[in-house]
Amino acid sequence: MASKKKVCVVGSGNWGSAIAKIVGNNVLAQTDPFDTEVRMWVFEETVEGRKLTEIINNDHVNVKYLPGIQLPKNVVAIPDVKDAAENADILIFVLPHQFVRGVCKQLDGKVNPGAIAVSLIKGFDVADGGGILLISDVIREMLKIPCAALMGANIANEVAKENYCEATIGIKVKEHGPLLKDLFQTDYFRIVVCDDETTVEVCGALKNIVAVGAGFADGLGYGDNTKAAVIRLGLMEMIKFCEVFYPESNQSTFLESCGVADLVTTCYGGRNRKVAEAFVKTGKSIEALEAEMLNGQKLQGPPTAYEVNYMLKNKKMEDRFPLFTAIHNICKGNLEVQKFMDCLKNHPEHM
Ligand SMILES: NC(=O)C1=CN([C@@H]2O[C@H](COP(=O)(O)OP(=O)(O)OC[C@H]3O[C@@H](n4cnc5c(N)ncnc54)[C@H](O)[C@@H]3O)[C@@H](O)[C@H]2O)C=CC1
Ligand SMILES: O=C(CO)COP(=O)(O)O
Repeated sequence: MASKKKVCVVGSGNWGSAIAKIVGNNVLAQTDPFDTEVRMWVFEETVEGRKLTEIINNDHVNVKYLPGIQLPKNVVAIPDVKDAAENADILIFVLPHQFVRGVCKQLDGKVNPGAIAVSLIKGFDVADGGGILLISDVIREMLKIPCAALMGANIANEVAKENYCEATIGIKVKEHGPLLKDLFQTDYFRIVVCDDETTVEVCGALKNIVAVGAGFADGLGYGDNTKAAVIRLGLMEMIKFCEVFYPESNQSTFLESCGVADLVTTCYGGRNRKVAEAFVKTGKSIEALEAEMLNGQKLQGPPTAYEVNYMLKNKKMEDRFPLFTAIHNICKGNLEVQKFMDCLKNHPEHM
């Protein structure tokens, strides 16, 4: 008999904990082919005098990043990422994208060579030579294992409460699709598998930039029509970005949960929107508000806007993506937020 598939969740923030709940319950319900223990790497910290790993393993709640949600008892918190990932067959990467390289470095040479990875991480990595890499590329290149992407309209707190939603798995190695679908799908978390992995991942990264723009519009006091315009213009730039930089991209992927649906939910209910609105209303920096409002959770929109701008600037293409460019410049304090409306009014889509 083939040995059971061991699963490791690399990350334990807001989404990491919500997905550990799903995966923990799913492996218990499918002991063929999955091992019943799910190891979850926890970046150790002390919360009210106790180690977070100890709290999770004794009380089965991640009190800091997903309070009020019971985790299955078979989800075991482990503070050393090498121990957590040892012998795993499926590695679920779910941590803020700025930490991926550091974590993969620790895992270099330590993962099972037959393992597969799936990235739930939204963002890019800046590459030498003025370009950007997908996060799945970083994982593939550093760990030398295949890597799929799971993205979708998935505000973690809502998923953790088991409110119905959808997600998209983009995967190049087709035969791994059914296994990953079995691992993630539940009756309230419905999965579509497609082979356009790149577009799935690019959508997940770019929509966080647009959500920052939606927050600016909210902070400036405009209503839902203006926000709909930000969403539409943002979507047009997302599509153009794929056409220019990922020409193999399939436009129908934008209609999956990873595309329009994630864009909409994040522009209404996400952390990027919330902090961007407060940025306008308080005049404080994004960094200060992130620390003040998110209790250790991390924003992905502003760093992703930087990463995209790094490439656009190098390729002298900033003016072809004026929304992405303005959002980056506002986050960095190089453009007054009031000028955001000029960007919308003069968008090349209307010329
Ligand atoms: N929260 C959400 O609703 C959703 C998040 N995502 C994506 O999932 C990814 C992970 O997000 P979350 O789980 O929400 O994380 P989070 O925003 O809750 O981030 C906090 C996590 O980062 C860890 N951390 C802090 N410093 C670190 C360091 N130096 N090295 C490594 N880890 C460190 C913390 O221990 C904690 O686990 C992101 O790319 C996000 O865009 C995707 C869908 C939904
Ligand atoms: O990616 C998300 C929902 O799918 C969460 O977005 P925020 O990071 O803006 O909360």
